[in-house]
This record gives sequence, structure tokens and C-alpha cells, in this order.
Amino acid sequence: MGTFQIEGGHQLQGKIQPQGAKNEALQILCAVLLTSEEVIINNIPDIIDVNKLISLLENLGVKIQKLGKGSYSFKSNELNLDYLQSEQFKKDGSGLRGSIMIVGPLLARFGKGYIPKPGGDKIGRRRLDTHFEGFINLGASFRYNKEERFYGVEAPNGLKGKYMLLEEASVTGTANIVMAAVMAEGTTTIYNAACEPYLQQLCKMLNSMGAKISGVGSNLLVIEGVTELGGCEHTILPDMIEIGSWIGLAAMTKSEITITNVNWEMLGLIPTTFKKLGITIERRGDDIFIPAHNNGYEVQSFIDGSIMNISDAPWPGFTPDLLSIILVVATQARGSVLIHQKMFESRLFFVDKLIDMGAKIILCDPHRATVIGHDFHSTLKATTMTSPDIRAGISLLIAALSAKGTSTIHNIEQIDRGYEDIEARLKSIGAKIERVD
Ligand SMILES: CC(=O)N[C@H]1[C@@H](OP(=O)(O)OP(=O)(O)OC[C@H]2O[C@@H](n3ccc(=O)[nH]c3=O)[C@H](O)[C@@H]2O)O[C@H](CO)[C@@H](O)[C@@H]1O
Ligand SMILES: C=C(OP(=O)(O)O)C(=O)O
Repeated sequence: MGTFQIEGGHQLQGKIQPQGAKNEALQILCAVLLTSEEVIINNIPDIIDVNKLISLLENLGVKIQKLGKGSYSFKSNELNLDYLQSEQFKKDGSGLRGSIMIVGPLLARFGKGYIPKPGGDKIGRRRLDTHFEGFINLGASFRYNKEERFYGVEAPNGLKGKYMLLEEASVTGTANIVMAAVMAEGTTTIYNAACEPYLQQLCKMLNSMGAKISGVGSNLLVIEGVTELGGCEHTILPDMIEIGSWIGLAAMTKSEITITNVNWEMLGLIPTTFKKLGITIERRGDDIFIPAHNNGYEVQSFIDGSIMNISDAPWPGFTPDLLSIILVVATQARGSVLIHQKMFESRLFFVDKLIDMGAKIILCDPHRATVIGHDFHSTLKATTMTSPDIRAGISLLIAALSAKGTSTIHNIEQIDRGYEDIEARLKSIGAKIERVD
């Protein structure tokens, strides 16, 4: 279990470039299975989850060549499908959430796809029904081995396009169904599709490989099946969750930080939502400039004067992956805010640690927390904590950087799952952080 030691209470300053987006990378990497031709991907983040998926693809027989920092070439012309029956696959496939998205491409290209129960954050129930109902709609048969927690879909005679209305706009579920449908016979229509930038990028990549997907960016995707896909080159967008994390870090440590090349057009409600906490966000070209908030930041209220409420929703709503960061930043705001995590039921429990540090938070129920900001009249106190999940982990790290004294965070593999070389990047803007084991 890795550990960070953080000496908090220092203002930071400088520029930080966001890494490539973790959740987009996981989709894009799975899509390389759809063609026997070469696919080149740029801006791949060097993080645990992505590296685990790359090694799974390698074990599956994908030929992988590193072309430069973040750039790789993939060729899936001689896959070893026997690997899918191996003990090694059970281990590799259950190591991350994103592995679930190899099923759609394998089903499309080889008529069969398998996956052990995937990993990922333990943040509440994470059903896979949307994925498998989608495959069944396309004509696949489904089986689940409860004892081994192993899923399988098969369609030896190929898939057939169909209209489907998804029960929920699942991000990985939509990606999986889209990848299965691109080579199905006829037209597939997916209504209530997720439409995060991750999905938009995936569809853009698939279209450049020869797929025919329209409605990209909306919740109604129409896919006309083609017989095969070719190679392409794709560049991953900057990670919007990292961008939100650095906005929160800047505000809470009263630091002047420029986040460079953010691809502003794809940030949706992220800047607006941080502004609701009173944080100044200046757009400078494609950079975000956050001035030092030496006089703090004040929570806005609604037009009728009622208490501010920040909640998540499927895109283009506010992403659930930034609510933990919003919550920690609210602990030093002027004013109060209700944080409502609608999607996941176990993602707010980390507030116990913030309360230990002196934050004023009432956990109303597993989904809602009221935060009464300190307005920096009282700083958080350093403590020892364990990171329960990736976004709680980065939130605790931000809390530790703003706290007085030296904090210790254990289980930092959770943070490394999604943040590349974090201590070096934070040190470069003045943070006092050490990886101690
Ligand atoms: C690898 C990856 O890309 N992970 C992301 C992906 O996970 P993932 O694709 O696993 O998440 P889903 O979109 O399937 O669903 C997330 C949760 O929200 C619930 N739900 C979803 C849609 C909906 O309309 N209503 C609803 O209640 C689901 O029941 C589930 O509990 O999307 C999540 C939701 O943005 C993000 O937190 C994860 O970072
Ligand atoms: C929940 C997340 O990741 P995963 O779906 O990989 O667990 C996340 O990135 O915030």
C-alpha cells in the first residue's frame, strides 16, 4: 500500500498541463480490437488503470509499440482468443472497470465476448444490465456464471441492428453497445445513450475507421452497420476530471494556477459549477487561469435566495466524478451548500475524514451532505487517512495540501489509478509532497 506524506498550508503557483482523459482512453483502447489494421493513439495517460488495460490487450495478442510519450501503435491482426478462457484473463479483466468494454468489440468481430466481474471504484452498486441488455437486443445470447462471476455473450451468426431505449444512460454501457453495433447488419438506434465527451470521441474515432454513426453528442445515436473497419490515428482529449481537480486545488490552497490547453468547448458545466462556489475562473485562449483567492470565495445562492445545491446528472449534467472535489472545496467557502450525489450511494462516506480534519459537514444520508464553509477562519488540521476511491483520494490530497501540518495518505494506488505522476507535477507548482513507500 503506497503512502503520500504532505506538508500542507503552502500557496502553490505555476502552470499545469492536464493528462489525457482516463475514461476516454479506456474506451478508445478497447476500440483497437475492432480492426486488424494499425491504430495509433496519442495522449494516452500513464496511469495504473490504462496500463492494466494495455497489458490485457497485449495478453490477448494485440501487437503494441510505444512510439513516444503517450503515443502507441496497436495491431489486432492475430489475437489469441484462448486467453479469454484462461485464469490470467480472470485476473486481468477484474482489475479495472474499463475492461468491460472489450466485450462489445470482441462480440462484433469474433461473435463472442467474455469478461469476469470488472473492478473499479467501490462506490456503490455498479450494474452491468445496460451492457448485456444491449447485446441481447442485437441478437447475442447471454450467460452468467454466478460462482465464478464470469459473463459471456455469443452471436455465432452475427449481430442484427435494432432500435433500443436504454434503461439508463450508462457511459461504459453505451460505449460497449456502440462498438458492438458498428459492424452489425442493418441499423441500430440507441435512445437515452450517454453522450459524455468520452463517447463523442469514441464515435469520432469509429467514424474515422469507417463506421457510420450519426447523432454524435446527443442521446440518440443511429448506427448503420458496415462490414469492416480500418485503421486510424486518434488523439485523446485532456482529462476534464483532472481539470476540475486542479481548479479545486487552486481555490483551496489560495494559489494562482494556470491549467493549460483544457479544450474548453468540451468542459460542459464544469467551469460554471465551480463558479457557483464563488471561484473565479478566467478563460485565456484555451487555458484556464485561476487567480489566488486571497479573500476566499463565496457560495452563490439561487435567485429565490434558497441554499445552493450541487448535484450530479448524466452528461451534459454535472459529472459525478467531480462532486467529491466540489465537496472538499466547499469546506473553506463562505456560505453553505448541499451536495447531492444522485448516482452512487457510497461515494460520500469519505466525509468522515474531512470531519476529523475539522470540516463542518452533516452527512444527511448516503447521497447528501450539507457543508458549512469555514471561509478560512479555521484551517483544516493535518491527519492520517486512507484513500477509499480515486476521487475521494484526490479530494483528501487537496484537503491535506490546504491543511496546517503534515498529513499522511495511505492506499494512494487509488489516486495513481487516474492521475499521472502526480507528485512530480504537484511539486513543479510548489507542493510539498513525498511518496514514502
Ligand atoms: C471507466 C468509466 O468510464 N467510468 C465512469 C463511468 O462508469 P460506468 O459506465 O460504470 O457508470 P454508469 O454510467 O454505467 O453508471 C454509473 C451509476 O449511475 C447510475 N446511473 C447512471 C445513468 C443514469 O441515467 N442514472 C443512474 O442512476 C447507474 O445505476 C450507476 O450506479 O461513468 C460513471 C458515471 O458518469 C463515472 O463515475 C465513471 O468514472
Ligand atoms: C469512478 C471512476 O472510475 P472507475 O469507473 O474506473 O471506477 C472515476 O474515474 O471517478
